[in-house]
Amino acid sequence: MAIEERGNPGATGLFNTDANARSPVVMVLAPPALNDLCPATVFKSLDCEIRYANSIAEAKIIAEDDIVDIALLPLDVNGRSVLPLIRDLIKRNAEQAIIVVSKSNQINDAAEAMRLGALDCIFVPFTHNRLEKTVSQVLQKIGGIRKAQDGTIAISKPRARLAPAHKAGSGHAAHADPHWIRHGMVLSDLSMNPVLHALDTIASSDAPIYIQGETGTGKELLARALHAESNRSAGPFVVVDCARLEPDTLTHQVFADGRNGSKGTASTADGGTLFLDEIARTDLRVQEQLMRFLENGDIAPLGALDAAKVDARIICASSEDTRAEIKAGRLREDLYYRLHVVPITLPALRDRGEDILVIANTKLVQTARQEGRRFRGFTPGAAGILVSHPWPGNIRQLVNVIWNIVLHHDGDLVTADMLPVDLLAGLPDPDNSAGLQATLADTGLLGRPLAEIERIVIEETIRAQGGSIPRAAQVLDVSPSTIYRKREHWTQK
Ligand SMILES: Nc1ncnc2c1ncn2[C@@H]1O[C@H](COP(=O)(O)OP(=O)(O)OP(=O)(O)O)[C@@H](O)[C@H]1O
Repeated sequence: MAIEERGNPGATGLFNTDANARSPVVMVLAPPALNDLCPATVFKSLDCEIRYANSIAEAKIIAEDDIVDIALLPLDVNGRSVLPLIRDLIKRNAEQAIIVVSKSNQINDAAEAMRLGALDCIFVPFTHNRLEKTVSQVLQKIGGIRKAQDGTIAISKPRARLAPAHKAGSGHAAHADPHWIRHGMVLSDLSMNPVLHALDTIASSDAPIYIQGETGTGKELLARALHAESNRSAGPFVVVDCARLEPDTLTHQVFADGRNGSKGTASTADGGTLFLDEIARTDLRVQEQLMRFLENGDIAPLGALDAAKVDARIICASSEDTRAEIKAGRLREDLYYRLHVVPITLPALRDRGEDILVIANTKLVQTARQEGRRFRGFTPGAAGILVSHPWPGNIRQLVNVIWNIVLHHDGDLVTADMLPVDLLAGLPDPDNSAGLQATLADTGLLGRPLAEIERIVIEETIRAQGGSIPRAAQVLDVSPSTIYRKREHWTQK
């Protein structure tokens, strides 16, 4: 039967504002595979009470008998889908927060769970630290929503929880974005928390923002989202691509030109946002004028007496290594510090963990709908290749790969052989058993004891992932602790 552990009541500060204070109750549906990942210590450190359920039936009983604030649920238990349980729990108590635990090949079910009303999703393998952060964020969300509902505090822009399907009426919920998609940006990985934070807290300020990230990481999309969430959203969003303009043209095009009376692009951003892309590639004269503009909104030509003023918020982006540009004298240090009031760094796609598959799946479904195709997900083989690819062109490259697949193929799932050759180079096709057999025969693995093959495959995968056990574990769809355990066992032999 369910095990119960008690936390330290009242210390979270979210549920303890009155005399009837109680600790939040977390129910974990933890069949053996999840037990190690979700130890009681994690929940105790958040001062939660914990109830473990060993089966779907037990989870139902706990939810009926007790007040459960958060339910942490894997997407299947012994091959049985947990989606009906999620539907039941939300029907019974729409206030209960649900966190689903998904494997990388369960993206479709995870998306369905979010559509039903789950509040968050965490992908295996995950660390205790990550679990703690996810639960703590969900506690904050529900604490904030409850306080706002009680009228004790107002939360400016609570992230919308999707209406549960049974309340959604005509099925609009199916088309609404889950809370981890904002303005078309998928932000489900923890590495994107600073971006969510920026959207929630600083979008409405007029402080300049400096976005740094490799090409294709979504700098312009983020700049547009910050504009859309600002008080200037009704005003213009003006883009100046500094890398594409000749330095001479740039000075005249962006700022007022004393020679022909033109006011320059900056003036068209009046009342809105001016987005200067690849700022580190601008001529030093432009940078000087930009400094002046940032200091007093002045866009007059240098030396002119009449100052024309423009009221625009500045967002800059750069894919360069900013420090190196300053060192090389191509970027004014004072300008950098002036712009660096709010720096945001967008991680490369290869460092965005589960986001790779979430973005891939979201784009696949969208593109397939646009092009009249049926695709709704990836086979585990294809998903494994997507996760381990280094993506030098980041999200832009991923978007193009998906578009290409959708244009050339159709079906329910994208298989590994539909992926472009550069993604497949050097890899056996895991969805094609004949091809795989031929490749295995070449390696000499066929006919060797399974335990030996397992060791070779694990060690080779770790090597291919640059020595990273967590990444190798993700590719192999096991938890890092499994790999650590096996390696320890091998060294003891
Ligand atoms: N978080 C995201 N979720 C989904 N799609 C994204 C996300 N970020 C970017 N994209 C998509 O990736 C592509 C590239 O985005 P964007 O142009 O904003 O990148 P960038 O960093 O400004 O590129 P560059 O440095 O080359 O100008 C676009 O198609 C955009 O819609």
